Amino acid sequence: MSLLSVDKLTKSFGGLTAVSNVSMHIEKGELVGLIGPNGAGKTTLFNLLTGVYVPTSGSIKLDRDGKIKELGGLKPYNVTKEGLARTFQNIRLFKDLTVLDNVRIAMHQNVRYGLSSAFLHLDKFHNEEDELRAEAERLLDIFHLSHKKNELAKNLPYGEQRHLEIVRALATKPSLLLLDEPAAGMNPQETKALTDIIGWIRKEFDLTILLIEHDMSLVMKICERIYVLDYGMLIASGRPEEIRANKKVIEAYLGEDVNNA
Ligand SMILES: Nc1ncnc2c1ncn2[C@@H]1O[C@H](COP(=O)(O)OP(=O)(O)OP(=O)(O)O)[C@@H](O)[C@H]1O
Repeated sequence: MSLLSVDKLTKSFGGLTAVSNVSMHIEKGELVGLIGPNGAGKTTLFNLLTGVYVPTSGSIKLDRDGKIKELGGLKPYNVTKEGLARTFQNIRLFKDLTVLDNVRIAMHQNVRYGLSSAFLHLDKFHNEEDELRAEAERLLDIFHLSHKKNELAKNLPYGEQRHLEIVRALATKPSLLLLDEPAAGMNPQETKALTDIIGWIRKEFDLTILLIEHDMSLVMKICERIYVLDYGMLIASGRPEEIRANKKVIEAYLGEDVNNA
């Protein structure tokens, strides 16, 4: 069984079908790209996978160590608990909290102490808090953000805010990480650095990654397989070199981005 199995997934908004009968699978350890022209349905598909939208029909199954879990219709926080984390196209940080607190809040998803020990300030609470702080700082270090841990998130430059979003997603200890346009707004050097970091965290955290990205140089370089959406429908899937040569894909992009990479 694949780590993620999506079967005939559909989402309609009134008369508009944003995601239409999409079936796809992601194997454990894979790094898979999801591409398509503007309005193709990529973000809607992410929103379905992460519980933001309830599917109109179809199923989303996640394999958790042999136990198959249906994710369709779960609330976002329950999807996160199942081991699926995401970043957003438009950055969503707690902008008036510090960098460190942004990460600690994300981590509290996995804390083991109960409310009573938190109120009573018992040892267990303190030990776990210390562990969480150390773990948060280790994650920030990977993205060269630990020296900014006490700054407010809103004061970080744009590229670092995007990095902090990835740190927050990692803090929930996901098995499947969904990245929505991680390189959006980055210059070529920043994109190159991000490409390297994505490859590194994948190995370090034993992650499976699905990413939406318009930057074809990033997609073609790091993805092993790519799915292509157009008007809500899956029009192609395959290895990067197959996608570049696919006629339907070239037509959907009017021959532009896919072959400029
Ligand atoms: N909540 C909603 N209500 C109505 N229509 C929506 C909603 N969300 C998305 N859509 C429509 O669904 C279609 C797919 O949008 P979506 O944002 O998923 O595309 P996308 O591939 O992510 O585009 P982009 O690359 O521009 O971000 C669009 O026509 C969009 O207007």
